[in-house]
Amino acid sequence: MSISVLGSGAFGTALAISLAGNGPVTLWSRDTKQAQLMQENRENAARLPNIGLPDRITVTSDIALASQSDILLVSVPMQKLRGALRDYAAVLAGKTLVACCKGIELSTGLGPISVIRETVPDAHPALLTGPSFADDIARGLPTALTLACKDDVLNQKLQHDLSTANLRLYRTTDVIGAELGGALKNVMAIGCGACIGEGMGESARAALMTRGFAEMQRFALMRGARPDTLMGLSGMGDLVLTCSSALSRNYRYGLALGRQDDFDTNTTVEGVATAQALTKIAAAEGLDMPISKVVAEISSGECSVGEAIRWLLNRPLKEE
Ligand SMILES: NC(=O)C1=CN([C@@H]2O[C@H](COP(=O)(O)OP(=O)(O)OC[C@H]3O[C@@H](n4cnc5c(N)ncnc54)[C@H](O)[C@@H]3O)[C@@H](O)[C@H]2O)C=CC1
Ligand SMILES: O=C(CO)COP(=O)(O)O
Repeated sequence: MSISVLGSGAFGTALAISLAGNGPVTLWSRDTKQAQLMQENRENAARLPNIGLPDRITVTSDIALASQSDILLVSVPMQKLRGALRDYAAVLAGKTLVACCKGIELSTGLGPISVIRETVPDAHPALLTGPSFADDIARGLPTALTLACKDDVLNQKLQHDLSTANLRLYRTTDVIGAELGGALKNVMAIGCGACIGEGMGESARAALMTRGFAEMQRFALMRGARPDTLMGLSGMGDLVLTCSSALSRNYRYGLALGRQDDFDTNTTVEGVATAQALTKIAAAEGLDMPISKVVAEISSGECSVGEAIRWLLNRPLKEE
């Protein structure tokens, strides 16, 4: 069984490092120069600095070589997934493709598994998601993640092949729940960052996380997820991590909005597009998603963080 990771950002590189503990791994970058530098310097200086690449990792920009592996982990941002798969659909046909991204595609409202099904119809899709910072995984710190696949036989094999000494995978066949837990927690993390950045305090953050989780469940159940999936690593677990740590880019983006600070636009912040996608879908379905709505509005500049908080507080009182 051979493994490649397609996408050499922070998460793809971290996964490759962890998986290299089991055997050889091919790490593919679309950027030839970056691939050469990483292969020579044994470091991803751009996205994961100061962490060495084990000898068992081969970095390449040759997709024909990378796609020869049995299992391909696809670790690109959600809004880039369709384009990346479409570009290489011919060599990805029939492969096991494990999406490692968190989000909802803005143009279609779909999650990663559906995007794989549309772009590479005869691939075997799965999803790796849950609470983990790339830096923690790359440093070999203990992490537990969710592996989701409709086909439980394939999922059991993947669970075995992708678990490492420090990466413990739990499996589920509820791909919708797993996708949505990872996608929606990023939206709530932006909200929590904004709340802290604006100086609203820890109690307000706890309220946002809890009411945010209620929104996550409402949306996921509407889409057919199982409620227990949201209580697991890909829902509650990732919500707790991302809403409470400045290691999260979504949280830091929210902090910057609350403090009215600049933010590096080259940073991957999945929650921005996902908040817009959610708001669009919720409006069409008549679903009440107030926190997602204000996160979409503060991200697009339609309203300030202060206005958003006042609007949330002044909504009609209701049962919990
Ligand atoms: N960084 C983290 O701690 C974690 C990230 N994730 C998820 O992993 C996904 C990727 O995030 P990161 O690696 O952190 O982002 P990143 O910004 O560090 O890297 C993204 C990578 O995708 C590549 N890329 C973009 N468009 C591409 C295309 N069309 N074809 C090929 N490659 C393309 C970029 O060149 C870059 O190397 C996101 O959905 C994120 O939510 C999940 C768990 C942890
Ligand atoms: O998904 C993550 C943690 O599980 C990483 O979060 P950020 O994308 O906000 O950095």
